[in-house]
Amino acid sequence: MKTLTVGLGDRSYPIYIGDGVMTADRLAAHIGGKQVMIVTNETVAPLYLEKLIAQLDGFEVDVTQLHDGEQFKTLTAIDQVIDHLLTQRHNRSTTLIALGGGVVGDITGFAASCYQRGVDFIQVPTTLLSQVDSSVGGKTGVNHRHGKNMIGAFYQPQAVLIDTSTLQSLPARELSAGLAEVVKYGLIDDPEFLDWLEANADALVSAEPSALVHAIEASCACKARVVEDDELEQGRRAILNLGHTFGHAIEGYMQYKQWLHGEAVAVGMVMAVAMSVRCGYLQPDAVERVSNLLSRMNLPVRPPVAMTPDDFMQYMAVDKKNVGGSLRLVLLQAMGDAIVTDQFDGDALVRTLIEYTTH
Ligand SMILES: NC(=O)c1ccc[n+]([C@@H]2O[C@H](COP(=O)([O-])OP(=O)(O)OC[C@H]3O[C@@H](n4cnc5c(N)ncnc54)[C@H](O)[C@@H]3O)[C@@H](O)[C@H]2O)c1
Ligand SMILES: O=C(O)C(=O)C[C@@H](O)[C@H](O)[C@H](O)COP(=O)(O)O
Ligand SMILES: [Zn+2]
Repeated sequence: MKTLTVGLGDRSYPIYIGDGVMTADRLAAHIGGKQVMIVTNETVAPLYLEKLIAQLDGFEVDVTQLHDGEQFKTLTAIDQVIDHLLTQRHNRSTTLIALGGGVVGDITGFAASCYQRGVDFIQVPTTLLSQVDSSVGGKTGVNHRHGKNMIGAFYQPQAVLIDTSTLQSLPARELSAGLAEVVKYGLIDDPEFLDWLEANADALVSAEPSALVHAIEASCACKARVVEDDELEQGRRAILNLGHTFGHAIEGYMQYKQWLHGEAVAVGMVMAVAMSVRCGYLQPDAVERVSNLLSRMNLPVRPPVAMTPDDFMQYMAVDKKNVGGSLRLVLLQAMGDAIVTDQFDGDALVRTLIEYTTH
């Protein structure tokens, strides 16, 4: 087992990574009161709920089960969790536990941030994507029909328990979606990790445990570093958004159905790399290098066929990184070195959107 720390002063917390880290002692160490509410969904509950409850002997345990799917990451789900907390008389010393993927984690964290002005929560992520990204760093929230993650809060968990054995039941397509965010870390901050990913792509796609554990540890370490530097995304943290400006537009356009977040981010990263080439930062072969790696991970590298440049612009116009009406993009000034900038040629953006929407 490996333990990393997200160092945020008196709100620092551990990330436990390993097979079987979900133990009674470890959970109890991060639960302040007697009451616990597990938030999970209809897919994960039959797989892991009993296992988790078995580790919570001595606590009063309630469960809220959400519908499964990105399209349910809305204020309605927050209302459901809060309704359950109130009807079951949970007070300010209760602890919420998010058992599931990023959707469950984002909803649970946001509910925790606002229930009675804030209660503790623990992340128990069960998808690769949630283990390498969403469970760490305290971005919580839900979608709005006008845009992705438009309602939310920065609110850090007490602990993150990454039980890597849960990946055994994860569908291959979801594993690939998680790998997109793993590749992101290589691209934004760690060229050696990017080389390692290229050398180990096949092992990762075939879910080889040692390769996955290395990828999870490296990803969490990278995310922790960035979050420690800029918890509230005043600047550098936005590099974690590489590919998301385009990716969120794809998810919104698809009404949060059919395309997975990681798949949309994969396409978005290719488009961001293409933009970086057009801006003169990267050599043209960078696009092929990134596309090849993502394709080997069974990820898409082009947007949905029917999308137009205007469709992209409609969603990009409400991106949270925008300042004073200007779009800001995460670009690569070198492989493994991201910047956040509004200093790019508008024509380069238009040409990139046209290139990726022409079939
Ligand atoms: N807060 C953040 O910093 C952050 C970072 C990245 C992504 N996100 C958000 O995370 C969400 C995507 O997360 P995700 O990819 O985990 O999707 P998800 O939560 O929808 O989970 C994917 C699917 O896998 C199922 N599942 C979960 N664990 C399983 C397991 N062990 N075995 C079998 N099936 C399992 C889920 O029920 C779901 O059907 C998006 O909403 C995205 O915006 C947030
Ligand atoms: O933690 C962050 O910061 C990220 O941007 C991580 C992203 O992978 C994640 O998808 C996040 O939810 C995006 O947040 P948003 O603020 O761009 O909506
Ligand atoms: Zn993401």
